[in-house]
Amino acid sequence: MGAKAALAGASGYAGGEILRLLLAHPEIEIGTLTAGSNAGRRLGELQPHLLPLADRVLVETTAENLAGHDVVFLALPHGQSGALAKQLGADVLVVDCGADFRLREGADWEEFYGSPHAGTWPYGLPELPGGRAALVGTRRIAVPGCYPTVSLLCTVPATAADLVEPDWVVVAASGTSGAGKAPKPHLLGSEVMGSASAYGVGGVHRHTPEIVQGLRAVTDAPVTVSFTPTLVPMSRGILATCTARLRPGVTAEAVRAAYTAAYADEGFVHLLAEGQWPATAMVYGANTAVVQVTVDERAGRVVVVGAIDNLAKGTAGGAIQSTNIALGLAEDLGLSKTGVAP
Ligand SMILES: NC(=O)C1=CN([C@@H]2O[C@H](COP(=O)(O)OP(=O)(O)OC[C@H]3O[C@@H](n4cnc5c(N)ncnc54)[C@H](OP(=O)(O)O)[C@@H]3O)[C@@H](O)[C@H]2O)C=CC1
Ligand SMILES: CC(=O)N[C@@H](CCC(=O)OP(=O)(O)O)C(=O)O
Repeated sequence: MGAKAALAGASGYAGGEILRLLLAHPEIEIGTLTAGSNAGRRLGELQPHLLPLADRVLVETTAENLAGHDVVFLALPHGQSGALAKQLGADVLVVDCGADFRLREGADWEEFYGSPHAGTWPYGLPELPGGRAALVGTRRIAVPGCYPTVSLLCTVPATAADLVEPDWVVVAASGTSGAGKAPKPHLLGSEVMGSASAYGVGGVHRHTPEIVQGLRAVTDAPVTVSFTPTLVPMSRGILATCTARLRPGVTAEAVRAAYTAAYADEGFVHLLAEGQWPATAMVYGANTAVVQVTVDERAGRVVVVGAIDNLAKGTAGGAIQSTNIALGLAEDLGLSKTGVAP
């Protein structure tokens, strides 16, 4: 084993998925596991699917308990990582699954999260232009949000190639695990089963500035994003539909060529064969994003659809992929490219 990792937030959904993936990782050993209200309990009571770790006891989330590891994964609610991260050594690789260090503009953070900005770390989406280079050797990684992961994978190629007006409409459906494990009335089975609902409508969802930030990095034109999340009755998965107006004279062939070029060498982003459309079931449990693109000639718009597993490529898988790059390991260690079906 090359590196030893601690995990803060081991009782949650993102933490549970990090542990599931680390159990199959040949170069990372699982060290201390921490929680909040569940500190003191056996992991087997909280994450019963993680049988090899069932007798591990969760400890309190403190910098002292997380010390002595090569890697520290933080899978805590927003706003909980900032102060803790500052107490961790500069030589330790700290990988934050929360939002605290994703945004470059302090004003964006304050507007959408309503607290002081903790700072900005390298963004853990290797498939973005320059994304991989930013992660090599880093000791701090901000793991992207689940919606921004799939939205940026869908929108960046056409934007970077200047094929569209960078004024995107993104509507994305998420399963309920995206909202975390803490009980909330709107996530009760009786509220969610048999119903799909919109929320965070009208440009107020906190992932809007994160998507805009990713697009601004690839174009000098002014960027706008109208993002609408929806909640659908499934546990995992996000299906994002992204559309933008084509620039005059741009052909469907040019659009497809841009996506083919962007992802031809990417192991975890798969441009589907023409005519085949993404479904969340294709990527259940896999660190893969599936993408399809076409041109709606009558509307003069490009339509890009992408699917990810929010807990895999959308959080834990993406975190481990970026960790592998930072540690100089093969990028795909511990990660699956194939989904579970049916
Ligand atoms: N779920 C998803 O699809 C995605 C999640 N993320 C991000 O990952 C992070 C974790 O999300 P998720 O796993 O879904 O959330 P959960 O609610 O499932 O888990 C939260 C974890 O944080 C712990 N915790 C909560 N409050 C405190 C505290 N005050 N001090 C110490 N520990 C605390 C909880 O411990 P306890 O159980 O003991 O209370 C639990 O282990 C969030 O920032 C989220 O935004 C990112 C992308 C996707
Ligand atoms: C369904 C659902 O509620 N999803 C969450 C997104 C969770 C996520 O991945 O993003 P963060 O890491 O930024 O929390 C939401 O809309 O707030």
